[in-house]
Amino acid sequence: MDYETVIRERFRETAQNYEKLTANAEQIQKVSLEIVARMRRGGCVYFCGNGGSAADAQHLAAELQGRFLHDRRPLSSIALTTNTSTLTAIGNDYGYAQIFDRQLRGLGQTEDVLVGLSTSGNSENIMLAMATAREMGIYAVGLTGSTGGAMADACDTCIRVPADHTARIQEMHIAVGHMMCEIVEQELM
Ligand SMILES: O=C(CO)[C@@H](O)[C@H](O)[C@H](O)[C@H](O)COP(=O)(O)O
Ligand SMILES: [Zn+2]
Repeated sequence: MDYETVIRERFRETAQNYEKLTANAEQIQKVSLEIVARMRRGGCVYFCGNGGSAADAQHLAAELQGRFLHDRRPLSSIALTTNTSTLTAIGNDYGYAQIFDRQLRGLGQTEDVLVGLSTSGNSENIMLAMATAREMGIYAVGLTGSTGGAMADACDTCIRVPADHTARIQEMHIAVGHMMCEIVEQELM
C-alpha cells in the first residue's frame, strides 16, 4: 500500500478543516476573554477529558500554570485528569461517571471556568461535570466535534470544531486551546 497517498489525503483534509475553523474565531475570542475576566477575579480554569483528551487537558493546564510564550506570573489552572488516587477512589467508590464531577464539587468556586474536551460530545463524566459547573455558576466551555453531541446544548459556550474524526478533532482542540492560552497570556502578562 502506498501510504504517501493516505498521508497527502490526511493533510488535505486537515487544511480544509482549518480553513473552516476561522468561522469559530469570534467564539474562541469570547471564551478567552471570559477566562481572562474570571482569572482577574481570582478564578481557576479546570480542564477535563478522556483518553487523548485527558492528555490535551493536562497539556493546556500546563501552559497556563507554567508558561506559553512569555515569562509571566503562574495562572491558576488544574487538569482534573492527573491525580490517580483521586480518580481511582472516585471511580471505584462512586463510578467512572463521577470522576470529574466530584472533583469539581470539591474544588470549584463561582469565578472558575471548566473546559471539557470530548470529541463525541457524549462522554458521561464530562456531561455530569458540565451540568455541575452550570449549577455552581462556573463558566462551562465544551470543546467538541462538528455535531457537538449532547454537549452542544449543555455548556455556556460549546466550541464545535469542523471535523468528524476523533484524531482530527483532537488536533483541532489543541490548536484552539493554544489560541486561548495565547490570548489569556497576552491579557494577563
Ligand atoms: O485519543 C483517542 C483517539 O484518538 C482515544 O484515546 C479517545 O480519546 C478515547 O477513546 C476517549 O474515550 C473518547 O472520548 P470522547 O472524546 O468521545 O469524550
Ligand atoms: Zn488520539
